[in-house]
Amino acid sequence: MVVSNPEAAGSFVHPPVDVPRARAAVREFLIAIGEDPDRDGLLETPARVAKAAVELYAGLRQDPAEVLSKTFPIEHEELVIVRDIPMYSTCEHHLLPFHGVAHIGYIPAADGKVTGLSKLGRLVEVFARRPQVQEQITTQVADALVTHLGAQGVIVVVEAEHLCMSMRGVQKPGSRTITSAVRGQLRDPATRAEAMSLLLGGKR
Ligand SMILES: Nc1nc2c(ncn2[C@@H]2O[C@H](COP(=O)(O)OP(=O)(O)OP(=O)(O)O)[C@@H](O)[C@H]2O)c(=O)[nH]1
Ligand SMILES: [Zn+2]
Repeated sequence: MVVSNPEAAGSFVHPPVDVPRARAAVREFLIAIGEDPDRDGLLETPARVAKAAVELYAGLRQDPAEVLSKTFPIEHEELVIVRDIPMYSTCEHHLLPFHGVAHIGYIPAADGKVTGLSKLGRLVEVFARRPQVQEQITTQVADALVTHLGAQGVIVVVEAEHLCMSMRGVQKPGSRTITSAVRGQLRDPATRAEAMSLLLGGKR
């Protein structure tokens, strides 16, 4: 395992997916649930699942520092907000999806370093495309903006539905989990309240 930036949570870069091993594991799992992996419909399933895993867990092999490495010198020490960023992740407890939106606001560094807006979406992908819990995605996105962009303030809100709560277990479809992380200047109650109202923009 290569450790690219041990100080920032979630910056470990993992080895590639072992596709043959993943295929064998899926075949074994199908047998374990009482299926016949050799029936027509399932013949290609282990290969498909292994291929999907490369995509679904791609964030394990991405470095947030790299995503945020390109910046622009823009004189703007005020809040920048990108909201309603679609997010799909996988819960690390059941390996079932959870999905929703992320809203990100940050106050750029005093030296006026801002990132391209698309990079905020890419940052969400880096942390969402891993076996995860929602709280951790939220804090990792916030911490990455402080660590790698030098943001003076950060607010991240994630709203998601967890299929492990909808299609199994407690079976509460439609329930949404909301998590937030606030850093630096945005911890000030008045600034935070203003950011939160912009972030959620008349939603509630
Ligand atoms: N805090 C947190 N919990 C999550 C997340 N995703 C899933 N969970 C919860 O993880 C918990 C795992 O609970 P356990 O009691 O160990 O597992 P379980 O028996 O499958 O739990 P049930 O879902 O209640 O049937 C459940 O309460 C899930 O709702 C997440 O992102 N954050
Ligand atoms: Zn779960």
